[in-house]
Amino acid sequence: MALGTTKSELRTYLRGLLRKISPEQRKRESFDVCSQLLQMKEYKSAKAVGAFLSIPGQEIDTEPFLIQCFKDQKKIYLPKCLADGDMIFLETYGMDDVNKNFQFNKQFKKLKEPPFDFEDVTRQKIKRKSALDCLDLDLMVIPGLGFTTTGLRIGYGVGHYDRFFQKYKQKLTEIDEKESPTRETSKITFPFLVGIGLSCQIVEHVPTEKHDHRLGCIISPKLTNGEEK
Ligand SMILES: Nc1nc2c(c(=O)[nH]1)N(C=O)[C@@H](CNc1ccc(C(=O)N[C@@H](CCC(=O)O)C(=O)O)cc1)CN2
Ligand SMILES: Nc1ncnc2c1ncn2[C@@H]1O[C@H](COP(=O)(O)OP(=O)(O)OP(=O)(O)O)[C@@H](O)[C@H]1O
Repeated sequence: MALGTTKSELRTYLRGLLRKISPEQRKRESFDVCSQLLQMKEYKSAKAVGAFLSIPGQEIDTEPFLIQCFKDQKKIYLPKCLADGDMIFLETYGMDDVNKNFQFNKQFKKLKEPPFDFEDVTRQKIKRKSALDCLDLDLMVIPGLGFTTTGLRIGYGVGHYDRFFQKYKQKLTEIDEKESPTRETSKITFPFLVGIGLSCQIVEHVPTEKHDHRLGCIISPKLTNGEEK
C-alpha cells in the first residue's frame, strides 16, 4: 500500500486480504508463528505472558502457543474489554478454564474472555489476578490487523492496546516514584512486546499517531526479528 494511505483504508485492505486466506494456510502459518514464539529467548525467560485468544477464522490461531505456555507453567494473562473502553488482562489457569469458563464479550461478539471470578477445585469463587495489579508481565504477544517489519502496528481502531500500555507504564512510574529513594533501579519493568501476524499482514507502511507504541519485534511466517528469513 502506498505511503499516505489512511488507517481506515489500510484496515479495509487488510481485512480483505485476511478473508482470502484458506483455513489450511491459516493453520500452517499459525503453527509456524507459534513455534517461532516458543523459541524466543524472551519467551524462555518469561514467567508471566500476556497473550490473546484468536477470533476463529479471522486471525492467526494462538492455541498451539497457549497450550505450550500452560505446559511450561507460565503465568498466562488474557484480555478482557470493559464497557468503558478499557482493556484489562486477567490470569487464566489452563485450556480447560478457557473452554469451560470464558464468555463472549457483549460488544465484540466474536471475542471470548475470562470472567472476573474463577471456581477452584473446591468450587470456591476466586477473583482472577489482573496484570495491572501484579505488574509482572514479562512478555506480551499482540494481535493486530497489520504490522511493519520495524514494529509498527495497526489494530481494529479502538485503541485498546495503546491505552493499556499507557496505563501499565503510568503504574510503573507511580511505583518508581514511591520506591525510588530505597531502590537504585526498578525490578519491575515494561514487558517485551511481540506482534504476530500471518504473512499477508506484513505491510511496508503503517500510518502512526503519537499514542501508537512501537513493538519490540514482529513474528510472521516470513520474518524473524524483523529480518527476511
Ligand atoms: N483476538 C483478539 N483479541 C483481542 C484483540 C484483537 O485484536 N484480537 N484486541 C485488539 O485490540 C482487543 C479487543 N479489541 C477488538 C476490537 C474490535 C474487534 C473486532 O472484531 N471488530 C469487528 C467488529 C465487531 C464484531 O463483529 O465483533 C471488526 O472490526 O471486524 C476485535 C477486537 C483485545 N482482544
Ligand atoms: N493512549 C491513548 N490515550 C487516549 N486515546 C487513545 C490512546 N491510544 C489510542 N487512543 C485512541 O483510540 C482510538 C484508536 O486508536 P488507533 O487507531 O491507534 O487504534 P489501533 O491501535 O489500530 O486499535 P487497537 O489497539 O484497538 O487494536 C483513536 O481514536 C485514538 O485517539
